[in-house]
Amino acid sequence: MSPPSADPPDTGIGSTGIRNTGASLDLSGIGVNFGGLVALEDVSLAVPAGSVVGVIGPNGAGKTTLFNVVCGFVEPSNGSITFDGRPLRPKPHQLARRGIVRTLQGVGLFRGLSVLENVMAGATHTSDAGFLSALFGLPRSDRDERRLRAEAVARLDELGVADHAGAYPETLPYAVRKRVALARALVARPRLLLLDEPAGGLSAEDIEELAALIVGLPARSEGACSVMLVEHHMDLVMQVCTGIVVLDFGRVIASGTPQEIRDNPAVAEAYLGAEVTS
Ligand SMILES: Nc1ncnc2c1ncn2[C@@H]1O[C@H](COP(=O)(O)OP(=O)(O)OP(=O)(O)O)[C@@H](O)[C@H]1O
Repeated sequence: MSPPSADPPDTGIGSTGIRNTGASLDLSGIGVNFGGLVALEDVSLAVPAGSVVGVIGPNGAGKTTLFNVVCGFVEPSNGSITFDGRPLRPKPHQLARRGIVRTLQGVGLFRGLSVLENVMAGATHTSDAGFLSALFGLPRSDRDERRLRAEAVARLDELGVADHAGAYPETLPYAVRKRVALARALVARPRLLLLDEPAGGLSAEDIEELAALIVGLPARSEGACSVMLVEHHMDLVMQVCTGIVVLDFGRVIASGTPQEIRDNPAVAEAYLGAEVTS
């Protein structure tokens, strides 16, 4: 019996096969309550196509909750989301198909799958037969699997970790695993990439390399994507972001360019202090 037909993935790839631009995201008046706790209140922000927007704020400010709203893990009580000019009611299992991909704090790779298999697993929504079918060698999966494999190798190569394709993640240094996780995100062909603390646990040198990579994401020839970045590492945020939104106690207290945020006394007072003003 044939598998049920699915809509083609909304990858944003034109007939040339080249992605033209990242997608825009607009949040308007987002509110989230957990019982009596107001986690987000009237949060509005824009991630223009081709931009890298940082969301910063002290612990508990609501950054993760905001990501969870965009991913559909948390349903807001108020507000609306627009993705690429169209209303979005995010559902976690449909996100990648819509072009939204999130990396996790830490690495979140599967144990027991090789690096290559982990990265291939990131692209199942672009596959006709699906990665599981490919794993089990089901009919009609060979061509798909070859394509997935080639894409995964290309992304590992782009991230400089193709030499580790056959290794198991748990045997690799943390910085390499972070790159593999990023390769897995990129193989999904995101048009909006949500990066959740990508610099966590990395050395200064690794962060420098990560910064160069993030800056290049909106102009990748293999597929441009806009970026929304939650990160505590202020040097990275200031270096890579075209715009920054500052949350405090679930509200937007400032937004602007890195320089504007650096010079904003309310931001310094709320949380950044000497880190930004130095
Ligand atoms: N599932 C939940 N149930 C109840 N309260 C929650 C839940 N998730 C988050 N919160 C609360 O909502 C507020 C915002 O939390 P959130 O994790 O979004 O902040 P954050 O800015 O990501 O913090 P951090 O920088 O420490 O990760 C906090 O007060 C937190 O305790």
